[in-house]
Amino acid sequence: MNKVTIVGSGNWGSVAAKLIASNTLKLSSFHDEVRMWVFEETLPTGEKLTEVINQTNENVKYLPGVKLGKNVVADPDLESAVKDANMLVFVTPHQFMEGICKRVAGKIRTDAEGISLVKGMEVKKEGPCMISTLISNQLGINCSVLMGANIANEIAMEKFSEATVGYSQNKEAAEKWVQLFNTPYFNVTSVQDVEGVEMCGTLKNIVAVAAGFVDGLEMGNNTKAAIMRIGLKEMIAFSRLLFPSVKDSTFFESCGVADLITTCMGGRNRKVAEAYAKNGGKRSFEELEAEILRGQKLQGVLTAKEVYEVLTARGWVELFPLFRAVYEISTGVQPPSAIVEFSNNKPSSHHRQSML
Ligand SMILES: NC(=O)c1ccc[n+]([C@@H]2O[C@H](COP(=O)([O-])OP(=O)(O)OC[C@H]3O[C@@H](n4cnc5c(N)ncnc54)[C@H](O)[C@@H]3O)[C@@H](O)[C@H]2O)c1
Ligand SMILES: O=P(O)(O)OC[C@H](O)CO
Repeated sequence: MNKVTIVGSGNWGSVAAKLIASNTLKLSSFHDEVRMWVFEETLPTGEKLTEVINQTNENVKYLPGVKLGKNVVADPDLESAVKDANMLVFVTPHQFMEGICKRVAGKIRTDAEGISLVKGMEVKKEGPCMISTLISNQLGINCSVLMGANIANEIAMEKFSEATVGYSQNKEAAEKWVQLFNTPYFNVTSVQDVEGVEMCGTLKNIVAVAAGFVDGLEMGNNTKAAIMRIGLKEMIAFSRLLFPSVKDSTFFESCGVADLITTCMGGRNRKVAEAYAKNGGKRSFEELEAEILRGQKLQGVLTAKEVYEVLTARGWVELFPLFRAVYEISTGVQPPSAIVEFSNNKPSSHHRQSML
């Protein structure tokens, strides 16, 4: 019998819990109970978040007003939450994943399988490391990914959307993940391209920040569409340079162009970047993130920095003018208006064509 634990309980983590909990009740090969590790915090009322989730069946801080399912059990103890599960779902902001893996290593079942819903990457001395690779390497388990056009609050309201599971070898495990997540309003398919799927989910956050700058400067729909088109080309080029095996078709799945569109229209990265541009870059992203998202985390600004480190280390900066502009604007080196002034840095069309 399969036992599921969710590592993470933010906005998307809570919606993932709701999706999964509705399915474990229906599928006889899964234990009904879904354990959810919660990074414990004290609410303004003085109560612990975990206790409130278990009493009300609601994550009052990160997904207020939505019942998770009575079979979701919030657990503030990471080691106890993971120890009995053979299916581990990782869904925290990417900057916390390395620390979590260190705490969990050696404390999980040897037959466990993982899936990462985390959009982001780590950059180490040896080079970039995708979060699914971090999980696989540190925990010694197979790890698939699930990415897609998935603004969590909309899925919580059971509005139809799609998602893509990416796997490398183990199709059987991927199908089990599809079964666990798929619902009538959440349509999941799988593709054998774990790197392509994860790169899409990671890199779209940089383009979402660019789209937010465009919105903040009130530049209009044509400019935003141009930024999305250029961003998609850079996403494809960067993914291929890092992982030549990435498939073209992956960019046409939910994890690719669909996620890029939704995130540039309605995501949190877009929203905070819009506020940054409206304030002329005078208020920091940290300050705006705390004020606007109230505990939820941005991934795009950090990812722009991480990708920029890779670009400089490999001598690729000139090939990615949009990624560079997002990094330079978000670190205050350039004003927000530089988001459409990067054409001088563009490589020649000949060079660019050979890359793309
Ligand atoms: N929210 C969405 O719409 C959405 C959709 C798809 C994918 N994602 C991705 O899912 C991942 C998780 O995002 P989310 O929306 O669930 O989270 P979130 O941004 O809503 O919440 C932040 C979470 O981080 C936790 N946290 C804070 N400090 C921590 C620490 N030191 N260690 C561990 N955890 C800590 C908080 O308790 C909270 O659960 C991200 O990579 C995000 O890009 C989000
Ligand atoms: O709100 P964002 O910008 O973190 O994006 C949310 C999801 O990744 C969209 O699929």
